[in-house]
Amino acid sequence: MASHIVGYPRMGPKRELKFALESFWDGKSSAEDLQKVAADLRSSIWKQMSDDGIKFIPSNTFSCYDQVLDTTAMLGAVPPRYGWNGGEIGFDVYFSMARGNASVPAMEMTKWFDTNYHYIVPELGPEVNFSYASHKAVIEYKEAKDLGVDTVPVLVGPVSYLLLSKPAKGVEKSFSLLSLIDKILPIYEEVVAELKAAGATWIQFDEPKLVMDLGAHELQAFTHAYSALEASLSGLNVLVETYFADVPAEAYKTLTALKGVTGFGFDLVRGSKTLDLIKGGFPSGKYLFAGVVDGRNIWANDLASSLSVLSALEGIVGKDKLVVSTSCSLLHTAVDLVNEPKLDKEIKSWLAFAAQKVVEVNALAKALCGQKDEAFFSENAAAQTSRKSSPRVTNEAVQQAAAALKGSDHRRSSNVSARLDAQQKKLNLPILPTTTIGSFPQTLELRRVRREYKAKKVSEEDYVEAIKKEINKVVKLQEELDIDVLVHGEPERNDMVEYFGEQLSGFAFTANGWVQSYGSRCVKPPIIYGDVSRPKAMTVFWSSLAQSMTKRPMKGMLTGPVTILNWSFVRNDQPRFETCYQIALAIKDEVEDLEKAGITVIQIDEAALREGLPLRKSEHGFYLNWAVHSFRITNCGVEDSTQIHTHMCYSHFNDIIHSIIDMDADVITIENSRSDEKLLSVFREGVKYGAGIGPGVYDIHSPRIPSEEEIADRVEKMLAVLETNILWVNPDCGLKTRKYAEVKPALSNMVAAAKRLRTKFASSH
Ligand SMILES: Nc1nc2c(c(=O)[nH]1)N[C@@H](CNc1ccc(C(=O)N[C@@H](CCC(=O)N[C@@H](CCC(=O)N[C@@H](CCC(=O)O)C(=O)O)C(=O)O)C(=O)O)cc1)CN2
Ligand code: MET
Ligand SMILES: [Zn+2]
Repeated sequence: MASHIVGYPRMGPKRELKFALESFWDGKSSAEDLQKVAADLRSSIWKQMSDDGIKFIPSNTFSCYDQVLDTTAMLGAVPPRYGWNGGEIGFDVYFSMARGNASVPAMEMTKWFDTNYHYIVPELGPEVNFSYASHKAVIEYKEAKDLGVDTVPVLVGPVSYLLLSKPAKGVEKSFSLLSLIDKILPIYEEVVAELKAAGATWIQFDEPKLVMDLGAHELQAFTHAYSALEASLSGLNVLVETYFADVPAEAYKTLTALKGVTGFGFDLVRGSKTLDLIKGGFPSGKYLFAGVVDGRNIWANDLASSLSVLSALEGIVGKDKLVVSTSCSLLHTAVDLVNEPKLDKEIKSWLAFAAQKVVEVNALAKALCGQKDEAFFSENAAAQTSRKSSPRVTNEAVQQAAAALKGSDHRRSSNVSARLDAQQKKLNLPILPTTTIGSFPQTLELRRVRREYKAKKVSEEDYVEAIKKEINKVVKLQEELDIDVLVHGEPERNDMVEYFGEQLSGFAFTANGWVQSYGSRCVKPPIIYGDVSRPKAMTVFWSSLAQSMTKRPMKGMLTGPVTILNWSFVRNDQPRFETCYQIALAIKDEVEDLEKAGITVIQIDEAALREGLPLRKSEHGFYLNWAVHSFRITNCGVEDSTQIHTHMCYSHFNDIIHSIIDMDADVITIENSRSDEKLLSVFREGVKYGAGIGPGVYDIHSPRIPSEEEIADRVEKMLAVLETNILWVNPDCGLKTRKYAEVKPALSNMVAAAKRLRTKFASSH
C-alpha cells in the first residue's frame, strides 16, 4: 500500500526561510545565501519523508513566495510594468511582482480558497506572450534526484491556474481567461517533456478549482486541457489532485473521465460527500489518492476510523490502486510538534503537526498491507479516548449560556442613522474623518521586549513601562499627524488572534506552530480545544491607559468571534458555529467592559469573515447567518452613542454585501486599494449603505509610499459613488508589518489628502 503527501510547509521548523528572505530583501545577505537556506530546507524535507517511508514525495511545492506566482514565472506571464526582458526569471523580477518595487506597486494578492494563505493573482489577457521562463519544477526534481529521492513534481494545473487569474489592466472584464488555455498548454508540454527526460515517472497537477461550483463551460475546459496534454503525458503516471471540499457530482464525472490521467486525489476530511461518489463508481485501473489525514488542522488523526474508511475504499478500487494521502497540502498546518516542549502533555497527545501527519499517513498505508504498528495505533486510540472524555474540554456554564442565545436576533435598539447622530454629538468629527486600522509598526525593540517578558527576563513592571512608552509615542505621532480617531497601536499584541487566544480559556498556544500567511509572513494560530470563556478583561487596561493620554477618541480594539474562529485551529468535535457563539459571548463581555471604562469608539475586527465563506454557494446562507449573528451578539448591548467599527481585509464583497450590511456596524473599514476598487462597484450598482465606510486609500502590504495626489484621487473616486458624510479616510489594513520610515510619510500624505478634499468640499458648498 502506497503513501503520498500533497505538499509540505516551506518555512522550516523555526521559520528559517522567513529570516533568510527578510535578510535578503533588506540587502543584508546575498541571493546565494537565500538559495542555500532554501536548498537545505528542501533537502531536509525530502529526506524526512523518505526516511518516514513515504512513496510519493512531492517536489516543487517549495516556494520563495507563492506557488501561483511560481506558475506565472514558469509561463513567462510577467506584466510588462515589471520590465522583464525575457530569459530565466530571477529574484529581481520575481520579488517585484510579489512585493512591488520603488516605482511599481505589487501585483494583487488574495486569499487562497478558504485558507489564511494568500496567492499572487496572475494578470492575463490576449496580449500575453507565454514562454517557458522558469525551470524551477525541473530544477527541483533534479535536485531531489541528486539527493537520492525520486519525487512527484507538482504543478498548479492549467485550468485552475486560469480560473485563479484575472484580466490584466486594460483587458475587458468579460474577457474569457479560459480562452488562453491553448496558449499555456504548450508551455506545460515543454515542462512535462523536460521532467520526463529528467526521469520523472509521476506528475501531480493540483486542480483545486474542481471543488467549486463550476459551469459546463469550465468543466469542458478540463476535458479539453487534459485531452490536449494526453500525448505529451503518455508514459507518465498523472495525478490530478483536488482539495478543500468535496468535488460536486458533475465535476466528479468530468474529473474521473479525464484522458491521460492515472490517479485522482480527494480531500476526504472536508469532502465527506466525495466518499459516496466514489462508492457510486470509480474508473477501474486508476489510482485513488485518499486524503484522510487533515492538512488544515493540528488534530491527531483518528487512525482506527481512517483505517475503516480506507478498507472500504480498498474494496472498491483494489489493493494496489489505493494510496493513503493528506487531505490537502500540509502548508496549512504547523510544522513539527517536536518543537513544543512546553505544551501540556495531555493536549499534546491529541495533536499532530505536519511532521507527525507524514508518520500517520505512512502508518495507515502500512496497516493496510498487514504491517500494522500495534503500539502506534493503540497509543493513538488512547489519545482519542482521552480527548473525548477530558474534563478540561467541557465547561457547563458556557454551554448553557451559548444554548440560551437561541431565539434572539441580538440587534441594537436603534437604527444606524439615529445611532450615528448620537455618536456625532459626542465625537464631533469633521467630514472625511481620518483613522487607522489599529496596529502601528512592530519594531525589533518591541518584539524583543515582548519576547523577554514572555521568557521572564523582563519584569512585569518594566514591561508595562515599555509598552506604555510605545503607546505614548504612537498617540503623540497621531496627534502630530492630526488624525481624528486614534488607536493605541497594539504594541502589546503578537498577533490579533493569538493575543486573545492566550487570554481565553479553552485555548492552547504553541511556541513554534507557525503557518505561512503570505510571503515571509507567518501566523501562529491558537488551538481551541475546549469550551471558551473569558476569565478576565483582556484589553481594558491598555485601552484606558491610551485614552488617558489624549482628548481625541481612542478606539478600543478587539478581534471579532468569526475571525478568532477562522484564524485558530478549531476543535473538530462540535460544529464550528457552536464554538463561534461561545467566543462571541466572551467578546461581548469585553465590549461592555470597554464601554464601562469610558471608551466611546470600539472596533471589532472581522478581518476573516469573508475568508470563512464556504467554497460552495449552497452553504453560504447558513454560514453567513451564524457568522453575522455572532458579530451582532458582541455589540448589541451598547449605548447608541458608542460607535462600533469593524474592519475587513479583502474586498470581494459583491456577493455578500447584504450580510455585511446586516452586521449593522456603525463604521466599516475595508481593504480596497489592491483589488482595483472592486468594492466600489457594489455601491455603483446601487446598493444602499447608510453606515460609515472607509475603503482603504493605500496598500499597506507594500513598502511603497503613496503620494497625496494619488490618495486624493482615490478618495474622489469614492466620493463619486458614496455620500460625503459617510466616507472615512484610512489605510487598507493595520500597519504592523511596515516601518516608521514608511508609515509617517504615508499617513501624513493621507491626512493632507483628506484636508485638501475637505477644503475643496467646503468651498463648493
Ligand atoms: N492571524 C492573522 N492572520 C492574518 C493577519 C493577521 O494579522 N493575523 N493578517 C492578514 C495578513 N497576514 C499577516 C500574517 C502575519 C503577519 C505578521 O506580521 N506576522 C509576523 C509574526 C508576528 C508574531 O506573532 N510575532 C511574535 C513573535 C515574535 C517572534 O518571532 N518570536 C520568536 C522568538 C525568536 C526570535 O525571533 O528572536 C519566536 O517566538 O519563535 C511577536 O511579535 O511577539 C511575522 O511573520 O513576522 C502579518 C500579516 C491575513 N491573515
Ligand atoms: N486591528 C488589526 C491591525 O490593525 C486589524 C488587522 S486585519 C488583518 O493590525
Ligand atoms: Zn486587515
